[in-house]
Amino acid sequence: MIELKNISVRFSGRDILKDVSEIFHPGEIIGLVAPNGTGKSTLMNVIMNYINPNSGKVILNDWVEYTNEKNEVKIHQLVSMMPDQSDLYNQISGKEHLKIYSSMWYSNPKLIDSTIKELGMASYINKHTGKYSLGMRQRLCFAMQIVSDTQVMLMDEVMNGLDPTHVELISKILVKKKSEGKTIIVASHLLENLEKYADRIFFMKNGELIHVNALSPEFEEKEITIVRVAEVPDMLKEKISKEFSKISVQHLPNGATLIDVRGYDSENLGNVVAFLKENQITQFSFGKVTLTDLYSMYYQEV
Ligand SMILES: Nc1ncnc2c1ncn2[C@@H]1O[C@H](COP(=O)(O)OP(=O)(O)OP(=O)(O)O)[C@@H](O)[C@H]1O
Repeated sequence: MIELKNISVRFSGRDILKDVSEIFHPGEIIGLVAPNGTGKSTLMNVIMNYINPNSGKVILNDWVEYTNEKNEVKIHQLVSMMPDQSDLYNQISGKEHLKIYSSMWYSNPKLIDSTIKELGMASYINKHTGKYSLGMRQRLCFAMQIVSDTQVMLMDEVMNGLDPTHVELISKILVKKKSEGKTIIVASHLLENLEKYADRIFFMKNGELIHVNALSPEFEEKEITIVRVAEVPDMLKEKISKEFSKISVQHLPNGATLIDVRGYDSENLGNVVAFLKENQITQFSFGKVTLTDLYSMYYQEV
């Protein structure tokens, strides 16, 4: 378990983190979402003690804090940050990297071979990493963290440069690690993917961490809550609202229009569909509010 207690970080007079307090538990995947330059990496750097916050502290398992070097070593045995591709040594093999990480964290050496197999790296793991493609390097970075086997794992853009098959594969491994009791914190811009496996997702804005469920209670609902229509003219938006008094229509900055049909039964939904068709709108889908919708609403991207 890792606790952030009243963490504040200011850079050049700007609040990057403002009195952030949160607890991340064993067996959960936390998603961090925000536009570039908001503070996701800063938060991870504070957790690693690479950045000293202006105020506040990080507490591990209720008792260890970054109060001295001995504690820092203790915490870094339990909390790791996924290495960056620029941390790889081009002149040694992927396997050597895994061995180094395994011995640095005193983890079970059997994890090396099982991770190579799980990530399908056998064909190239003995080659120098200088010969790896972007996706191969990224898989190796992920494998290095898996091999370190720490209790808390921080991953900044773990899916960077991976093809869809490997995004799926790594997502599955994350879920498996979570079931082993790891606390995994992932910063990602792949919203549809993150939504599939994250237990709690936080947006960051103006230095604050906001749990997305607090933004939209219907986000968690399983039933149909919206009809999604590709751009609807303003005039029609008014017409819909007039025709169906209970309905609210929202244009998103990403061009989609959401028609909120919460509480409508199938007969009324049929009327909405008929109305759309009468007005030459034939492309629409039913669903629930997605993380991508919420992101668009919250950050008002154009
Ligand atoms: N050491 C530093 N000194 C001064 N400013 C910094 C420092 N580190 C980060 N910043 C600034 O803090 C802000 C947040 O940066 P951060 O790297 O945490 O964003 P991020 O959300 O991780 O972005 P990205 O999605 O691009 O990775 C940015 O404006 C950045 O320029």
